[in-house]
Amino acid sequence: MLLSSVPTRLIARRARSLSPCSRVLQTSAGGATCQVIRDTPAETNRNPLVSTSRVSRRGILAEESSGNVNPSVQYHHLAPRWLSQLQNRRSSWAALASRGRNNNQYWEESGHGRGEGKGTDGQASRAGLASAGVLSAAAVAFCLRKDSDNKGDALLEAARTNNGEDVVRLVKDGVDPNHRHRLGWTALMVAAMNRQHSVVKALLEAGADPNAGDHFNNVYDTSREKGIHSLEVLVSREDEFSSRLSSRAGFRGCTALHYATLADDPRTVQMLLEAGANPLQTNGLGHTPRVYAKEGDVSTVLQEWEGKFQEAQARREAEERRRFPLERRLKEHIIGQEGAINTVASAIRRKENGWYDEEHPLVFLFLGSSGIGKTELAKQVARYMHKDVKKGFIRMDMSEFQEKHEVAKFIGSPPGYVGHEEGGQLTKLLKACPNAVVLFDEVDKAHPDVLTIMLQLFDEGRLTDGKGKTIECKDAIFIMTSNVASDEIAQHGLQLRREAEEISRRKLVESLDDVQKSNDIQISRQFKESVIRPILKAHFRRDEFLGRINEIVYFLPFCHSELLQLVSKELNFWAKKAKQRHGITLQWERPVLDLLAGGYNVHYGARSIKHEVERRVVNQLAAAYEQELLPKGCTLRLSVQDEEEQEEKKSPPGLRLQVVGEDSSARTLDIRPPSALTTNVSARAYYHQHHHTRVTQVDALRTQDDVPPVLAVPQR
Ligand SMILES: Nc1ncnc2c1ncn2[C@@H]1O[C@H](COP(=O)(O)OP(=O)(O)OP(=O)(O)O)[C@@H](O)[C@H]1O
Repeated sequence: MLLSSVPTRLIARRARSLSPCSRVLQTSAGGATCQVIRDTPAETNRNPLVSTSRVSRRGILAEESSGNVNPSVQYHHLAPRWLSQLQNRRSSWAALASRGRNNNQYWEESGHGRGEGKGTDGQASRAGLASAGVLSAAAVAFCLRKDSDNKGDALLEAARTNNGEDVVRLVKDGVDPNHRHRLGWTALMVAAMNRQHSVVKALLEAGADPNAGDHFNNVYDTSREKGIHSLEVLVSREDEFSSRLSSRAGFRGCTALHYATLADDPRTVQMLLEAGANPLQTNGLGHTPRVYAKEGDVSTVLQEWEGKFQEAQARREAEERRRFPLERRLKEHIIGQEGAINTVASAIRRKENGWYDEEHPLVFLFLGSSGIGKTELAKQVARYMHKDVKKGFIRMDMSEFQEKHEVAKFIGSPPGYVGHEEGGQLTKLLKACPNAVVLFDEVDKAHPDVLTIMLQLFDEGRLTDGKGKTIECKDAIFIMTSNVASDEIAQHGLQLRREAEEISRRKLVESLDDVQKSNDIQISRQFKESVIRPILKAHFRRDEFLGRINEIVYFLPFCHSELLQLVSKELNFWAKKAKQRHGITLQWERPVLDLLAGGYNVHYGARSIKHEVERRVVNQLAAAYEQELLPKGCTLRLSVQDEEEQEEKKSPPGLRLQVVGEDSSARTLDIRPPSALTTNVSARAYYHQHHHTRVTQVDALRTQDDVPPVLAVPQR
């Protein structure tokens, strides 16, 4: 790298700052000892806008440059890992320097370039200066790591130096306007921070993304993440981004708009907003740009645009809801349960469109047997409302609040009681997200005192915690689940299905459409009032509690076509795993779905299907894999045994597992159940030719000692 291409200002700064060089320079050039500048260690300023970084940098650097100080004392405020990194870096610099000294190539080239003589006298007299020059040049070359051919970096440099023409030229040459510095920022952020208006304009016109977030966090984190010494990071951030920012504050996720606000530059702020910058976008700390605005123009402009943006966002969301209704979204994840999905979606639609009572939160009670999709529906509602934000879904297992004293665990203990400082489980989570979707699982198990608190919550839309603080949560959605009356609901559901099937059969001759509709069975009002309500009343013993529930949602047992979908979903899950983990392709035929659907148990719902697939398919796969019968990359086909096979085995219809070879030939794998492995002729695997014409015993007879441990049947 040519030294002449490096600005003198930078050379001077690097030579001054980079530790080994600065020490050599100081000692050889005059023997003067650097004065150690002691920084106040308790530098606690977290304000992103300046000022501590230079001081701390000076502190670190000056301490480094003090030659006669024990290194462990020198870097007393650096973590041991940084210390060792810095020492490694020192060794590299030393090696580089000695190479330079031995070959003197660097000096010769640069010296020659400047027309300096190489006479013996001159060499001798300049020995100290020469080594200093070599060292500073080597250090600059090593640390800057500038690649002049790198057009992306040239764009960043042009943005920093307000060279609009270069920016336009580089972008025309094909440089990505969103190119990032190796430490994470973009040219638009540099220009916004440094108030380079013409560059901001040029970059925005070239398509730079005003909503891109910075990957740089702070000097210390970035240095750790990238494995670069903190001094290098600090120098790069100050020289190539801005020296006005703190080295310790967090900048991850900051957009150009955050930086323009920090620079208090209304013109750039306006340009960015007009180009589509989102004033509501938060950085890694959850702050919008306005949080960093001083009172004045910038703050006013941001506030005004926030309002506009919120309106536009609401319009977009409404349009999105029209195009892709909630029912359809929920049906993508929930099989069947049309009635439940429609009830929940309608209530949420009322809320989203302003047709609701804003004084009270929305409260649902989900009823039905186990494993039928109650929790899954609650999760999907939370996902829809809060777009995968974790704190938007709160799940409370109410069986943990069965005792009177457990009320304290729920909302926190009053002052003077144990655990007062910890706060309550619900209140802590609600405080973090007052409009969350809150699931109270197995609500029937909760103590009556806990129900009283829930009643206050549903009725007033607010909750007072043990410390006396009130949390407003009128915008939250509360979903309670219970298995109370689940047998009655299941029996009624099955009865309705039988009736619907009967009607369908009669109508089949008339119209096929009616058969489809008959799946959409409805629980009658009379059943709800005369059967379910008395059971609920007997259980919860409070009319006002039941009265505060907006919708009681009924989950019904699955019909055959829904069971087939559940089996397919489960097989697809395992097929994906087989592919990812073992490179095995799993295929199946339609009769397999019917066979596995037979494992449905109305009391365990979808869980019984999961278990059936694990028992009949996954266990076989695991056993075959353990016995090394599944070559990597093979294709496995699942089918149902034919009558001949059933007769041969004297067993009800089972599954046949075939390995399909590369030549499309299929061989049947007959894997004995783990229990059969305990006989002395155990662990046999037979390969049948495709049509059972030939049987080859591939697994030698094993003795008892060879028997692998019995495979555990996975249970959920
Ligand atoms: N209708 C459904 N569609 C898709 N998957 C389902 C459905 N019902 C249940 N499942 C799956 O079965 C498992 C159990 O379901 P879920 O937790 O929703 O049951 P639940 O009705 O809340 O039962 P419990 O009362 O025992 O908590 C989940 O993995 C879920 O994905």
